[in-house]
Amino acid sequence: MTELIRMRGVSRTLTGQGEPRAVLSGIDLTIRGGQSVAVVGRSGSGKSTLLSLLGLFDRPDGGTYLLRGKDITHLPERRAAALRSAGFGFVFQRFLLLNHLTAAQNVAMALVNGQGWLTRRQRRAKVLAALDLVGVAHLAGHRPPRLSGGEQQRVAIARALVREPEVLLADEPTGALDTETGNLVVEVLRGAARRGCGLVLVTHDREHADKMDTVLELVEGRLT
Ligand SMILES: Nc1ncnc2c1ncn2[C@@H]1O[C@H](COP(=O)(O)OP(=O)(O)OP(=O)(O)O)[C@@H](O)[C@H]1O
Repeated sequence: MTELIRMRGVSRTLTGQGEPRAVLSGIDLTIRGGQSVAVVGRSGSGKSTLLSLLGLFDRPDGGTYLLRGKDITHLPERRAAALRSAGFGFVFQRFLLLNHLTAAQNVAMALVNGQGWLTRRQRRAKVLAALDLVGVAHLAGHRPPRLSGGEQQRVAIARALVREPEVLLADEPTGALDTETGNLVVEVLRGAARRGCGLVLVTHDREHADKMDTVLELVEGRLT
């Protein structure tokens, strides 16, 4: 499997109102295409901070971050934004769908920026294919308020997958769902990894974590 992500010795210190705090230190992480990785850890252990670094929403203070062998540790924001939308898909606990748009229109929103060369027909085909991958193509014309939580999250995953990202980053995607629906969503995410995505799943749910290829635990900012 191709190596997608390699972090070595990554650290991040955050300064809020109080003293600077070393939130992450000595993070070594390798993720390959098709590999699913769960990140677990107590509240405050640094999971979201790690996802922010992986998704280029934030930069490390120390160490290196390579994507496909290219050093992106200190990428300027303009290039980071381009890479974020081309290479990464994001799924959050809150589905963040627009209620006045249909499921298909919500997914199509992800194709608006940077993919302007697509014809309407191509765009439609991509949207339906993404909805189909997560098993909700039949709901393409429905607006989010008419969908269940699990269906909404699957639309949100379709939105993350429609650009065919190399890496899918999911932050507590089952946090707002009941167990059965959560299991379904985890299966959908695993499916994305099986098709070649690198998947990072941050979760509090040990059962969901154990379904991934690799489980990493963050303890006080260090991976074990
Ligand atoms: N700007 C900041 N300045 C100082 N400390 C911060 C700042 N932002 C976050 N922190 C601290 O960094 C630690 C890690 O936060 P992070 O959100 O990454 O944890 P987490 O493992 O995702 O937690 P949770 O499971 O509750 O979401 C927490 O103790 C948090 O209070």
